[in-house]
Amino acid sequence: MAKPGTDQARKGALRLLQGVRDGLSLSDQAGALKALPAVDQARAARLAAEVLRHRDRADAVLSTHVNRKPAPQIADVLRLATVEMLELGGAAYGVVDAAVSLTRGLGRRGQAATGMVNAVLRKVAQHQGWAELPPQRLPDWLRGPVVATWGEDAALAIEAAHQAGAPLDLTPKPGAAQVEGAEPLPTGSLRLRGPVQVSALPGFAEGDWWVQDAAAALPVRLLDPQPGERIADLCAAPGGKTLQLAAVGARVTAVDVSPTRLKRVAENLRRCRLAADLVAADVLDWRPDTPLDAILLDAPCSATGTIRRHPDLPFLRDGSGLADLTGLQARLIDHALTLLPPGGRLVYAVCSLLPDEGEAQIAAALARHPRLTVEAPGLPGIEPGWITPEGGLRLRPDYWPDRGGMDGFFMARLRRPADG
Ligand SMILES: C[S@@+](CC[C@H](N)C(=O)[O-])C[C@H]1O[C@@H](n2cnc3c(N)ncnc32)[C@H](O)[C@@H]1O
Repeated sequence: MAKPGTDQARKGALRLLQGVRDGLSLSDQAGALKALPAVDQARAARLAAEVLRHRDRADAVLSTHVNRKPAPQIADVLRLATVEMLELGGAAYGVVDAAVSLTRGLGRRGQAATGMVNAVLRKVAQHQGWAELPPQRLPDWLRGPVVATWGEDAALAIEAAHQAGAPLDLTPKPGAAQVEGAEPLPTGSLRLRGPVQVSALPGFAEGDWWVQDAAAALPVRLLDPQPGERIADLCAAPGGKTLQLAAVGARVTAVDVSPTRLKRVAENLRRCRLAADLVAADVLDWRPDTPLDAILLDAPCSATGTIRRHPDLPFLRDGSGLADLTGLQARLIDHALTLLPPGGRLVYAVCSLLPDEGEAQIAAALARHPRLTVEAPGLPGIEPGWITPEGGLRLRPDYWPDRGGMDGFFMARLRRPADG
C-alpha cells in the first residue's frame, strides 16, 4: 500500500495522471519527475497508480457530494485526496489542506474551486462503506470477452485482483541463495510483499535473481530448456525469459525488433553474469545460422494480463488494433514453425486475458498445421483447472487469491512431428 503523500509527491502524482489523460503510460513518464528526490518520485508513481486502481470507487463517493462535474485537473485532486483518505489511511486534516492548496495552484479556475474542494472532501472524510464498493470495472472491450469466456463472477474476481495490485516476484538463478523474507511459490518463483526497493535487496548486485512475475516465469519452465540446447527467444526484450534460458546453460539467441529494448536485455544479462547472442531484427525476417532445438515465442500482445502492475492500461487502450495484433501473432507462429527442426518444440506465450490472443491462436494454428501437437503442461505448482481443453495453460490474476494473485497469461507447448 502506498503511504499518504507529501506535497511534492502529490504534485508529481497529479502530473502523471494528467499525462495518462494525454495518452502517456506511467512507464512512458518515468523521467518526467526526475527533478524530485527519488523517494518522492517513487511515492508519486505509487499514488498515481492507486488513484487509477480506485478511480471508479472515488468517483462513486465524490458523485454524491459534487453538484457539477469538475474540470479534469480538479477532479484528479479530488480523486487523489479521496483515495489517500479512504484507501491509504491518510489523516483528513492534512489531506484536505493539501488538496485545497493544490487546487489553489491550478490558476483562476482552481482558486474559484477551493471552497468546493474543501467542503466536498470534508464530507468524503466521513464516508462509510468504501470497502464494500465494487472494484474498478474493466473497460467494455475487455470485460465482454472475459465475461463471455469465464462468466461474471470471474470478471469480478479479476477486477478485485487488479485493484489489489501485484506483489514483487523474483526468479532466482539456479543454486542462488534464498532472499530473506521472500515466500517461495509452488512454481519456483520468490514473492515479496509491500513496497520494496529492488536495488537494495540482497543478491541484486550479484545478479542472483531478476524481477519477473510468477506467471511470466512459466513459459520457459514449460519449454523445459536443457544445458547446451540451441534456443531462440523470439520477441525477447526486456529479457526475463532470456535470463531464464541462459541460466540453465542453453545457448540462447534473443531476437527483438527494438534495439533500444535489446539494450535492456544486455544490461540484465550483464548484471546476472549470463550470456546470450542478441539480434535486433524483425522475427518475420530472421532465420538462424545454425539449426535450433527449441523456440520460445513471447508474442507482442494487448498486455491485458498485466493490469495489476499497469493500472493505466485500461485508460490508454480502447481495444482498437486487436485484429492487427492477432494477425501478427498468427504470422509469428507460422514463421517460428518454419525455423523448428522435425520433432522440435515451440512455446507460444502472451501476457493477455483475451482468448483471441491465446486459446483461439492455438486452435487456429492446429487447424492450419494439423500434424502439430500440443503437449499438456506437467509443471510443479500448476493446478489442473488451469489447463485448457486445447492443452494450453491459462493463468488469471484471480488465481492464487490468498497468495497475492499472478499476471494473466496464456501459453502452450507445440511439437512438430518427428517425420516432417
Ligand atoms: C511481450 S514483450 C516480450 C517480453 C520478453 N519476452 C520478456 O520476457 O522480457 C514483446 C516484445 O516483442 C517485440 N516485438 C514486437 N514485434 C516484433 C517483431 N515483429 N519481431 C521482433 N520483435 C518484436 C517488442 O519489441 C517487445 O519487446
